[in-house]
Amino acid sequence: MEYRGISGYQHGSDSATGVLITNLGTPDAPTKEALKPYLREFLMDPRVVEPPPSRWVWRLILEGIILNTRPAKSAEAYATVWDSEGPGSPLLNISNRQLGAIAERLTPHFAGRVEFALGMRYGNPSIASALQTLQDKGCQRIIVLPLYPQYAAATSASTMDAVSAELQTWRWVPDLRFVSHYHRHPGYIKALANSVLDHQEIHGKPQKLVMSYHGVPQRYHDNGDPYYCECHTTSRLLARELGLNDDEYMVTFQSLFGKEEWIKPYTDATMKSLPSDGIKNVQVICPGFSADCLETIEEIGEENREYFEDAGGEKFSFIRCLNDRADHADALTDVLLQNLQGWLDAGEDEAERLLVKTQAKTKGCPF
Ligand SMILES: C=CC1=C(C)c2cc3[nH]c(cc4nc(cc5[nH]c(cc1n2)c(C)c5CCC(=O)O)C(CCC(=O)O)=C4C)c(C)c3C=C
Ligand SMILES: [Fe+2]
Ligand SMILES: [Fe+2]
Repeated sequence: MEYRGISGYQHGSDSATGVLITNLGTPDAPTKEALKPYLREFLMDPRVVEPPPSRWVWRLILEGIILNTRPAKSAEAYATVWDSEGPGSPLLNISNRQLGAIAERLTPHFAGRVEFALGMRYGNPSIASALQTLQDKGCQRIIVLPLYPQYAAATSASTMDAVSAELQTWRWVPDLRFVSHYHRHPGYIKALANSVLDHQEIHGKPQKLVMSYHGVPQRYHDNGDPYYCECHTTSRLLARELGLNDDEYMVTFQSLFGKEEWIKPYTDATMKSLPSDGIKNVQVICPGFSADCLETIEEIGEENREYFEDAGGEKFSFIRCLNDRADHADALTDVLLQNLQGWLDAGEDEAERLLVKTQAKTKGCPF
């Protein structure tokens, strides 16, 4: 195998720092043709579906049943959220804006050169292509920030798998830093609280604030995944920031997939039962999603609203994700700065290296 080098690399060239922002990903279009390869890539990831009993049995179920039915259904849902601007996927459009806002804030902190790229774990732009862009720009130090506040093997670890799979093909592996979570970062908690207060300025206070997170199978939790606990930690910190009592908020889990038991309580079952418990005015926030996407706009904003209203609920509102809010970009920049210690002044190292290089040249070595 030929390992990938920096294109047109000149020995002794300056190096840069690369910031790679990632998220889950999205199909190229809201059509069943685009959904099929996207879902195949997603659902064949063993970090997402840890299959009992064998990978081959799962492949048969996936190819024989799921990929013949789900793409059309999912495409219909995606079509309801697709934007007319940019690539169309809300998740991708928002991620591009988040990248721009982070780049604007972070660049002034660097003495040397810093480059930015966005990569999606599934679909496009891929993590491999984003890493290659950074490599082509001469990045010999790369920090990866997946925009998943809470760690889950299905998301954070899967991203690390994709990063390391790409780096295995490189000749010169960069210095690498990986932020696996930021679920209790004060700036993140404060931005969530601000988003609730901004929303309540218009919609008033609810009887209950429902904090809905993407679920994972209960089995993953039983096997030691910290995701459930990190969701609860974020929730407790957010409730404390808002001054909420225990009975003024609750934590639920959404987006179930398949037939096995997932971590509970389920968001949809909760929405169906709250009105009969006398809770008829709720607001829903999704702190685990850094950007609005199918799972928030359609599943919470439409599907769960309907469950709640059909069960007798009177007032339901959905608090948008942090997206490209300025306080969110500030928080993410701070997460990066905390994890970039020692690299921020890399430009000065470069200057020193150049000096050494000049001296070394006289001895016939380009470094
Ligand atoms: C076993 C299946 C799944 C697990 C485990 C899972 C975990 C998980 N997912 C997110 C975030 C997102 N998921 C999104 C979509 C989505 N998720 C699954 C399945 C599992 N997710 C499917 C099949 C889909 C596709 C949509 C569909 O067909 O219903 C998205 C939205 C993407 C978009 O483009 O809008 C996000 C974001 C997290 C955080 C997580 C574990 C913690
Ligand atoms: Fe998911
Ligand atoms: Fe969903």
